[in-house]
Parts: sequence; C-alpha cells; structure tokens
Amino acid sequence: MTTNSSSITHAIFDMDGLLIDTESVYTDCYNKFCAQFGKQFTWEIKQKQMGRPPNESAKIIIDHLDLPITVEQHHEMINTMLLKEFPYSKIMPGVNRLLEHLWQHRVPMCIATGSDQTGFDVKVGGRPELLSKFHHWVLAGSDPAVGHGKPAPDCFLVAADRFDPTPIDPARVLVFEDAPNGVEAALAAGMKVVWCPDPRADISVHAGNPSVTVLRSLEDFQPETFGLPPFPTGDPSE
Ligand SMILES: O=c1[nH]cc([C@@H]2O[C@H](COP(=O)(O)O)[C@@H](O)[C@H]2O)c(=O)[nH]1
Repeated sequence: MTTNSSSITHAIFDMDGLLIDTESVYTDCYNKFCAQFGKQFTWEIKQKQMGRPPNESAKIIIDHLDLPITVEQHHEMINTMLLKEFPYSKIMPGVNRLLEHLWQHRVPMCIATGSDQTGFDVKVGGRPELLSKFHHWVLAGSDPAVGHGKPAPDCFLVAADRFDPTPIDPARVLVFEDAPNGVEAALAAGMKVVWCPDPRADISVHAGNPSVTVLRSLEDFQPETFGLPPFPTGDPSE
C-alpha cells in the first residue's frame, strides 16, 4: 500500500449494527422483554446499552426500569429470544465491498465488540468468509484483558495492541462504529472514527470534531478521504 504521513494504517470494526444487522434484533427482543414487565424499551435505554458487554448492559436496563430480576435472570430471558434470531441477521450494506477493498490494499483489520463469545459465535461463527478478512477479534464481554466496555477505550487499545506490527500512531487507526458509546471509546483511545449512527442518535455532540466522520451508511465511505486508494470506478456498492 502506498501511504503518506496521515493515511490510515489499521482499521478496527465494531460488529453489532455495523458489520451485521443485529441491532434490529436487539430492539425487537428487548421490546418483547420489556412488555413482559409492562415497560417500554426506549432509545434512551438502548443507546446506553449499545456496545456494552452483556453484564454491563443488563445492569443498565434493570436499574433504568427498576426490574425485579437479577442479571442472570435477565440473560436467561433475553438470550432465549436473541440467540434464536441472530443467525438470520444480514450483513450491513457496504460491508463486503469495504472489507474486500481494504484487504486488497493490505490494511490490517480486526473486530472490537462488546459481545461475549457465545454471542459472537452465533452472530458470525457461521460466516467464515467475513471473518477471514480480520487479523483478530476482541470480545469485550469475554476477554479478561478488557477491563471496561465501551465507552471506555479498553477494547480498542487491546485491539490495536494485538496487530503485528502494532500501529505506530493511534491517530492513524480508523474505527468504524454505529454506537454512541463506541464513538466515545474510539476517541478516548486517540483514534479516528467513521460513525454510521442510528437515525435517533444525536450527531450534534461530535459536530466540528475532525476525528469523527458521520456517514448514513458504509456505502457512502470514501477511502481517499483517509489517504487510501479510492474504490475502482464503476464498482457497484455490493
Ligand atoms: O439494544 C442493544 N444493543 C446492543 C447491546 C449490547 O451491545 C453489544 C454489542 O456491542 P458492539 O456494538 O460493540 O458490537 C451486545 O453484545 C450487547 O451486549 C444491548 O445490550 N442492547
């Protein structure tokens, strides 16, 4: 790859809602879960949960809605629904073209997600073609090296550290995220972020921040903006 002093050297991908469309599954299942307690699953709760490891995310919803259950009971109830649906989740638009392009241009890539091993296996375990593009993956929900979930920078710092060679400058690592917590985490790690937000997210919180690029979808990503070769002309988005 031909690089200049500001081009991206490494890419880190979030998983849920960025690589695969599992956020819609979480929303459907949590709507049903909350209805069992006569409560509502709001965007306010969802955005606090997104990107967090399962134990942290369970505590958020239990506390927020004052639910009369333990974290373990929460997991049992929600996993019964989630794990059935995850295998049917679709790859998000623009993902295949982007991964193929970065792969062709030898940009090392990894995944950094709040998921645990069980969730990861069900969501992407059956997608070897997708996983083959990544040097490694960091699962904050199961990895003892990750102290705190997003919005803490831990999972991105661990992810960067596991590349070989490791990035020389975090500002040349590009993180792809959909979750507000993930954007905070990437910035806290000193990295640049491409943010593909849920339409309900408040994007004004990062307005004017040169380290954050907001896109409607990965289909709109322009590699040349980050010092990378452009997509071949006439290349369809997927
Ligand atoms: O509506 C929700 N979305 C996402 C999560 C949490 O976010 C994690 C996904 O993390 P990431 O976006 O880093 O892949 C999931 O494993 C789950 O713990 C959640 O609890 N509720």
